[in-house]
This record gives sequence, structure tokens and C-alpha cells, in this order.
Amino acid sequence: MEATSSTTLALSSPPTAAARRSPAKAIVTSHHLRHSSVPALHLRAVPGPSFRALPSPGFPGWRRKRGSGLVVRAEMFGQLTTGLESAWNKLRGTDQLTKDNIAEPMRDIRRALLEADVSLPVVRSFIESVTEKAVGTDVIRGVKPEQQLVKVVNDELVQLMGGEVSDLVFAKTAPTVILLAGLQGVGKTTVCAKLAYYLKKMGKSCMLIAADVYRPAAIDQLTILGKQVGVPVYSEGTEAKPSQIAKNGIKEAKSKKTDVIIVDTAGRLQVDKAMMSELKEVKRAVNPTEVLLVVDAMTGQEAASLVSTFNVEIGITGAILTKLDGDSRGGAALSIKEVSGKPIKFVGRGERMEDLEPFYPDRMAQRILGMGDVLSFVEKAQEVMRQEDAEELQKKILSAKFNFNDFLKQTQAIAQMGSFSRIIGMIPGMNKVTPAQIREAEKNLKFMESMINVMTPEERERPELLAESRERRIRVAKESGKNERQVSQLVAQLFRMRAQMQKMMGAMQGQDTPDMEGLMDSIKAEEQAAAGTGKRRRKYGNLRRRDLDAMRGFRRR
Ligand SMILES: Nc1nc2c(ncn2[C@@H]2O[C@H](COP(=O)(O)OP(=O)(O)OP(=O)(O)O)[C@@H](O)[C@H]2O)c(=O)[nH]1
Repeated sequence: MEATSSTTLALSSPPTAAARRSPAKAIVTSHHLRHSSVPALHLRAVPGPSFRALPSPGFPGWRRKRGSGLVVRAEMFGQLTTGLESAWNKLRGTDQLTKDNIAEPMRDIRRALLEADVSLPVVRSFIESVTEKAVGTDVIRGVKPEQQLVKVVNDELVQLMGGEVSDLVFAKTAPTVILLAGLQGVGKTTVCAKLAYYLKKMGKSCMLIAADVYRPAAIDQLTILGKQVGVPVYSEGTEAKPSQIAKNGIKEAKSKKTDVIIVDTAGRLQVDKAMMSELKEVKRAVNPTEVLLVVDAMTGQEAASLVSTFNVEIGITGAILTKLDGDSRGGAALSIKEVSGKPIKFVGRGERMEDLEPFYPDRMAQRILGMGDVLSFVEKAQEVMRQEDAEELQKKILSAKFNFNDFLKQTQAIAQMGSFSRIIGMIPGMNKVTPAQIREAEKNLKFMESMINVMTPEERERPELLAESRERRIRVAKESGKNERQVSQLVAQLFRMRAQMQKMMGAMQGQDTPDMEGLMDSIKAEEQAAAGTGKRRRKYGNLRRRDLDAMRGFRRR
């Protein structure tokens, strides 16, 4: 079993015979936990193999308990995990999430994020959106409020960190050039080799270019690491100009038909003009596909503002966050995307060459919360709810009771699932819809919602009331700022939907032969139907015949 970020406690003294026989069990005793300097919740037993390769104390994140011979490492983001735990605990015994009862847990979450070194504006907007979503979520049967809050916080954390994994971009025609930048000591040179190792595993051929001419040891270090991962390193010593070295290196790589070139540049102790102008020059010379800023996770929100600064100064495509293994707080991982608008593409989680992996916001959120089982439980419960809702809707459609509440629920469900345009794009055969048509559809949804919102609960439940009473339609029009005709059209549309849905459901349930063509024809015919006579207009307002027919239809059913 491999040591993971959460399996991080071991003894520096030689293991006992018992420990050697059954290492994972023999490592931690309650005595160790009681006397450790790190809160017990951050400690987990290191499985057997970790006995072999314990880094020395002083390594980021590792602490030696004085006198005890115990070496412990803070679990990645452990501090944040513990801080959030008190929030869930405060909701125990409540039956629903309300604005009042989440106030205190939200204060705990806020505190935990600030202590994790997440930047204040990010914390503010995070708290705002979690509060809004938590209070607005439907109660799911069997799911406790604290579990529901865990799910909301998880989803928001995923969004905060960029939502989806941001893949490395490759040039359409090889070679792909990746330019790495960063301050001194953040792990840039190590990342060069780790990235080459990662790409090699993907089947890409790589070359490293040593363009850090100020620190001779950096060239040696890159050469050694290159050998270690079996990737050639191009260098011209410390005399040539970095932009020229990079240019020559690329020429050489092209002649060898290399897929990916990684350029290591010089770091400085802090951001300065000389470094920026040199980077700009190298960037111009190599025209990179990716410009990645390497930042140290242990520097917290400082890392996020560095990403912003480099992006403004030289224009970058993303960040690589190193030393995440030693970061018990998490401020950098949580702030970078929100503060800079640039995604984290990779994270470094150790000194070994294989310790670089793509950044998965969802896995990271789960790691922070440490509640994978709660999340999958809530997701399953939500799925059951969705199924029950669908069955309920089916029953309603078949008994012709599809009303404005269902209408609203459906449209809001679409809104909740994300942009309408994305949903339409996912429906097979619908990708020919133009963006203008999509915008129009979204506008229509809002338009209809404004009318439904001013209907009485009774009118929403029984649209027949509106079909029968012109006074009601006029009232709805007035209160929603629309005209009577628009309200009548909405009511008519609901009845048309009912009729069409019933027809379709009947066909699906075998009550009727599926005649989709006929159905589409009748919809088209309705679209082209002529306007009503003058007499009708006086009685029903400015309504077209198809609207009147649809509104009357409910009487026949
Ligand atoms: N724990 C841990 N250590 C890392 C990680 N990445 C790099 N390091 C260590 O950080 C130290 C500095 O790494 P370098 O690659 O030399 O840093 P650099 O940014 O190239 O430094 P300059 O060349 O001076 O700019 C080394 O001891 C690395 O082993 C990581 O993800 N986790």
C-alpha cells in the first residue's frame, strides 16, 4: 500500500519487531497521539512501506516531537478539515437548514477558511453562495441537515477551485513548448523533471532546456534530474542569454522530432523588473503553448496573488502548486482560481518524480472535507428524490394535472443544472441550435417565470382558473408588468404542453401507436394557426384560435 496524504504518521526510531511484523498497526499508540504536538485529528498511521523512506525532520510539514522520537506530519489540509468539522457538529439535532440555524456554522466555516489563509474576498463570496444554496435546497428525506450542508460546501469548494480539471494543452503541430516560471526555491527545476516524467508516461517524447543561467547549480540539478527520468537536457552553460538558449534548444528538439519541450527559467527571491523582462523575452523567443507559474502551496494566499501578478505581467495559462504534501492549511489551492482567474493544472505532492499529478478540484474538495461517504450518501438520496419527482410528474401528466408549479419546477431544475445552453448542447440532435436561439429561450424562461411568480397558489395549482377568468388574467398581467395577451398565451401554452405530454406519454406507455410525425405535424399546424375572429377577440382578449383551443382543451379532458 502506498503512503497517501492522509497516511502520515510514523516513528523515526527503528520499528520494533512487532512493528516490522505488522507495521501499520504498531505505529501509533494513544500515548503518541496524546503527546504529539499536532492535533490528534491530523494524524493517521503510515502503512508499512513508509518505514523505508521517511524524509528527514525539517522537511516541509514534518515535525519531530521533542524527546519522544516521534516524527509526525500534518495531514494535508488537516487544519481546515478540523475547522469545518465544528460547523457540521453545530447542526446536529436540527431538522432543516434555515437562515437562523446555519448562521453559527457559517461563522465556523468562515473562520476555518480564514485560518487556512484563504483570501478575504474569496471567503466572503464563498460564504454568501453557500448560505444562499444551503437555505434554498429542498429537504431530502433521510438526509440530515449537517449532511446536506457538507454536500453544499463540497459543491461550492469544487466550483471555487475551478470546477473541472484543467488539462494541459498541446500544440496542434508538435512540438508543444511549456515555459515554466516561478520564484526561487518553489520547486521549479524539480517540476521540470516531474512534468517530463509525467509526459513520458503519456507516451510523449520530451526535452528539457536549462535557461536558468544565474544559478550554475540549477543546470547541474536539471541535468541530474533529466538523467534520472531518461529525458535529454539542453544547456549552454551560464554565459549565453536565456532567450537564445531557449531558441537554440527548440531548434535542436525540432530536429529530433520531440513532442514536448519544457523550458526551465531563472527564479528570483521576489518579483522584480529584471526577472519579468527576461521572462517576456524568453516567451517571445519560444512562443509557448503553455506558460505555467510554479508556486509553493505553503505560501498560502500569497501564492494566489503571485499568480495574478505574473498573469498581468507576462500572461500565463495556469499554475502548478508544489509542496501540497506539507500544506495543512490549503489557502493557496482554494484561492488561486478565484483570485487570478487562472487554473491550477498540476500539484506536487512530494519529492519523488512521480509526485506530480493533475489537479482535480472534486478530489481535492473531498480530501478537504474528509467525508466521501456522506457525499455519496447525499447524492444517492438526491437521485432517489429525482426519481420520485419524475414518477410524480408522470402521474400528473397522465391525469392531466400538470400545473404551473410543475412548470416552474422544471424550468428551475434546468436553471439549477447550469446554463440552459449547455443542457441543450448535450441533447443529441440539438447542437444545431444557434447561440442566439438559446439566448432567446433563456429570456423566454425568465419572462414566463415573472408571470407565474405573481399567480396565487390556487392559480398555479389549477391553471383552469386562469383559463376561465379574464379578470384573473388581467390581474396577473398587471402585477407582472405584462399584458393580458401574454398571460393568455402562457396559460394556453401550459394546456398545449399538457396535451402534447399526454400524447407522448401515451405513446411511450403503448396506449397509442407512437406517431411522432403526426405529433410534430400537429404542433407545426398549431404554430401556423390563424388568429381568432373579431367576436372571439372581444370576449377573450387579443387571443389566437390555437390559444383558445388549447385553453378550452382542458374541458374536453
Ligand atoms: N515536499 C515537497 N518538496 C518539494 C516539492 N517540489 C519540490 N520540492 C523540494 O523543494 C526544493 C526546491 O526545489 P527546486 O526544484 O530546487 O526549486 P527551484 O524553484 O528550481 O529553485 P531555484 O532554481 O532556486 O529557482 C527541493 O528540495 C525539492 O525537492 C513537493 O511537491 N513536495
